[in-house]
Amino acid sequence: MLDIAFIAHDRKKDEIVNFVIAYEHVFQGHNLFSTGTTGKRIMEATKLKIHRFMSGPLGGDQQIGALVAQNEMDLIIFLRDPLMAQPHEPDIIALLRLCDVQGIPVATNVATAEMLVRALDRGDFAWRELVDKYKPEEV
Ligand SMILES: O=C(CO)COP(=O)(O)O
Repeated sequence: MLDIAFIAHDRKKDEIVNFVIAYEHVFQGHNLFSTGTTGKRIMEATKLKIHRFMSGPLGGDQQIGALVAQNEMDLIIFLRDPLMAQPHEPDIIALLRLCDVQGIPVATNVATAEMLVRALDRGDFAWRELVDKYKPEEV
């Protein structure tokens, strides 16, 4: 069971909802997280239970980033709007930077998200289960 986060900017909300509907059978059985409004939209459209953090502009990206920093997030699907300035741009950049620090798979468009969810379905994320299992003790 992996920890997976969904995030989408406003003009990408319909896209992420349709994407999650299409792959609901793959996502069920995992621990699902999201920023506030994205999770609300997905839960209204599917049977999935999602732990919702705050809305992105209020700190939701940072809350998910905190889990990434602790290597406690396995996959992030973050459909960004590349054509609209976001007031919380620094939070978004920080989240993506932390994904690179920890080597966490993150999709920022639906084409990459498709590849990752198919890999998830095939079992290609088994290495993340090992990360969870053999996490070093805190020092
Ligand atoms: O702004 C976001 C990510 O940067 C998304 O936040 P919401 O899901 O609350 O709309």
